[in-house]
Amino acid sequence: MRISFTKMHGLGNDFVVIDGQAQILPELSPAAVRNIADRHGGIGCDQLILLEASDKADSKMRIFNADGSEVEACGNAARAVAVLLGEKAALETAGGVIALTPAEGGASVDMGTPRFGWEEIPLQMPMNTNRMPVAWDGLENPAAVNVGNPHVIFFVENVADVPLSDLGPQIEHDPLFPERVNVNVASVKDRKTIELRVWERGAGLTKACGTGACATAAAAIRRGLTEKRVIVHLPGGALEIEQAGDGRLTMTGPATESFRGSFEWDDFA
Ligand SMILES: N[C@@H](CCC[C@H](N)C(=O)O)C(=O)O
Repeated sequence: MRISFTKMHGLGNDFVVIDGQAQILPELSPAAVRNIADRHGGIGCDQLILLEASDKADSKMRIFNADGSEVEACGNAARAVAVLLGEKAALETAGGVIALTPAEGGASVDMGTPRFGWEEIPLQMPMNTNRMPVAWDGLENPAAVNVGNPHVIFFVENVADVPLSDLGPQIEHDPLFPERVNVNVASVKDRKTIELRVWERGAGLTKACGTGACATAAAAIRRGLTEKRVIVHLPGGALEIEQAGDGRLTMTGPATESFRGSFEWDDFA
């Protein structure tokens, strides 16, 4: 059985997007996702995105990390899906329904309202999520935010100095985070500008993370470090994040189709 896909990326965070409404697919096992996402022998991607029919919205986006885990939210993939759909749409995700508005070369996405309750992140125990009394090798007092998926954010002087490929996996798997966590290191450059690097849960270091940018902006605004409209610079490029008076976050940035292809299901199942 041949499966058609579209390879896309948002600021270098790349996806294999499979339209499950246009073709009949076998059930995707975690092993099949890992094989497809494998950069040596598979197609290669940070996340596999599966589009399905929705009874709540125009379409449903299921998100699988490269390690095979299915997760709730992906900001960059939401912009990629907006570009694919080509018109305003409501998109169901496991993290909630989000509104997509395609724009020249990308999209704006209403990412909903950030949640700060310790049990909403979730954390293993009650804690002040604005400044958590914890530390890992010099990284200390992070903030925690759920923007559909869980994030921890460390504000540091210089993001390039943080050994994120060592500390990221350690923090991602710390028992403090029962559902694991996306690990963000951020430096506030001025009241409108943040620099960010992200170790993604289930995918490792990526060139950009849309939900990471939203969570980091929400944490910076909550601490009074920035204005409510900020530009977040990631290794792959920049995103604009704006928080409205009702708390909702809008993310705006590019998304690009790389190529279309197909693969034999049995090669990866
Ligand atoms: N790349 C994403 C986030 C993908 C999911 C994340 N790794 C998780 O496990 O929650 C983005 O652009 O937001």
